[in-house]
Amino acid sequence: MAFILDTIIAHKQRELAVKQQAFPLAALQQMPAFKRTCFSLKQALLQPSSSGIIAEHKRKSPSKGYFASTRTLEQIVTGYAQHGAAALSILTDMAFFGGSAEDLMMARAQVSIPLLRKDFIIDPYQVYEAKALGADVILLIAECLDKKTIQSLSALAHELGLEVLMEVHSREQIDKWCADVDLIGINNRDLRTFEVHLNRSFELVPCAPPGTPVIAESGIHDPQIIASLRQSGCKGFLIGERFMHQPDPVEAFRSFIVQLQQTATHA
Ligand SMILES: O=P(O)(O)OC[C@@H](O)[C@@H](O)c1c[nH]c2ccccc12
Repeated sequence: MAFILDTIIAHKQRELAVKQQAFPLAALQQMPAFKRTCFSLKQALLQPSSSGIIAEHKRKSPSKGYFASTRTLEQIVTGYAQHGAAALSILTDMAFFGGSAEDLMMARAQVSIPLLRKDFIIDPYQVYEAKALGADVILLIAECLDKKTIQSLSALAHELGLEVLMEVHSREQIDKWCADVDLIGINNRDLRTFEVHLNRSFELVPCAPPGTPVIAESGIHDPQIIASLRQSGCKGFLIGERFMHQPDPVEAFRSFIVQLQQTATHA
């Protein structure tokens, strides 16, 4: 059986071919958000007062199916921002995560904090699209890109004023790809097997170049773990399911933040 990541990328290539025909690059460049000045996620995470939490809007996942939330995207993103999220991650992949370009546009219309476009970016078209939809940061996943593509997609992102979050799974990938990225994401979930190992963030954060904020991604359920991750050097914490699998993700987020503050006070 093919690994899910390979299936996702093959599907993305087909989807892109259709999209580029239907909505050419010139049309993206005409969209109002294309000209906006982006917010900096790097700067946001380096603020000492930042919660560091990047709360993710995710409708479903390949391993868990649809999440049960009864709230609308607008309610969720507004609530997350109001209760102290440092930034938001918006899944735009439709086939495997149930998101859409509209999700990102709707989020942009609601909040004034950095937005990460969470998708499987393999082509320059998607970088232009991220800017046109109102994103501030794009995700590049080391696991599914080669060196030349990473370099050219990063250069284009920077030209458009976007930041790049480089997602890695190993020390080798940090050494190879992360010398001059804006942000490093350590995914605790193996995108090939879906296994989650929180240890990965603890192990890899010391390998990151100094000055580049590191974000621990996936499988974070306990506010206590954030204090330890922070102590080991992580500046950001990307959290999706912990909130999205609750009927009311905003209330789940709010009480998580309260617990986080209590943990910090007692530390
Ligand atoms: O829902 P979780 O376990 O809190 O994880 C969020 C986020 O890290 C995860 O959705 C993710 C990390 N990297 C990705 C790449 C593509 C799709 C999804 C992801």
